[in-house]
Amino acid sequence: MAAPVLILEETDSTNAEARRRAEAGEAGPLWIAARRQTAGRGRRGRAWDSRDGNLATTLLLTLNRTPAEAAQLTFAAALAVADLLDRYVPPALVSIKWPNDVLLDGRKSSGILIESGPAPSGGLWLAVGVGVNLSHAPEGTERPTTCIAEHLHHDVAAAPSMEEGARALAETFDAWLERWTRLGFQPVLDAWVARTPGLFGPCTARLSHETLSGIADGVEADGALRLKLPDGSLRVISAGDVFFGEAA
Ligand SMILES: O=C(O)CCCC[C@@H]1SC[C@@H]2NC(=O)N[C@@H]21
Repeated sequence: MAAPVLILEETDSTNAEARRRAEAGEAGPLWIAARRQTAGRGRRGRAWDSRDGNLATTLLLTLNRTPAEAAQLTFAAALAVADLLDRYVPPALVSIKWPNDVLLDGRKSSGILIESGPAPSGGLWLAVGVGVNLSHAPEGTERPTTCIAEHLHHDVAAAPSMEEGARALAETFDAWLERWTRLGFQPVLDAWVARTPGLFGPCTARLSHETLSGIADGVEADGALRLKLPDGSLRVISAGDVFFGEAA
C-alpha cells in the first residue's frame, strides 16, 4: 500500500524536512509534500525553483540495504514520475534521460534528488525527493523546461493539483518499490532502459572536474553509464550531467 502523504504549507526543502525527521528517529514510510519550498535543493548543489502549483515531495523511508542498493531506487523514482506523467499527457511525449530526469516533449519537467544516511536505530534512511512541474515551468534555467499543463492529453481537463499529484506519485512509486523489493533491480532497470532513449549514441557528460564526449554504450548492471571515448577507452559514469546526441 502506498505510504501516507503529509502536506505542509511551507518548508525550506522537503528533503531537508525528511532528513531532520530521519535524524530524530522517524522511520517512515511517509511522503512529505509542501505547497512552497523556500530553499528547494537540486542535484549538484543547484537550487530547485518550486512555486505554488508544482509538486515538491519527498518519501522518507528506512531500509536494511547498502547505500549502493538503495541508490537503485533513483531508477524506480524516474519510472514512477514517468507513470505519473502518463496519466495526464500523451505517453509518447514522456521519456527518461540518464539517470533520472523525466522529460516531456524532450524538455525537463521534473527532478529527483535522493539523499541518505545512517538511521539512529539501524539501517539506512532514504529521502527520495521529487519535483514535478505540474502547472508551470521555471524560467531562466540553463536547459529548456516544460510542465504538464502545457501538454495535456486531449481527454484530460487540467493538470493535477499539488495534492492530487502527490497522491498519484505515492501510488506510482509504490508499484515500483514493490517490484524492486520482490523481484530485485533487474526488472526495474529493464523498464527504465525501455523508457530511456539515447543510451547508444553520441553523448557529452559534464562531470565535476571535466567534460567528456564520446558514444554512450548502454549501462552497467548498477545503472552507471558506459561512455566510449574517441581514443577507444571506456569510462563508467555514476554521476554528472549528461547530454545525448551531443558528442563533440
Ligand atoms: O536537480 C534536480 O533535477 C533534482 C531536483 C529535485 C527537487 C525536489 S523538490 C522536492 C525535493 N525537495 C528538495 O529540496 N529537492 C527535491
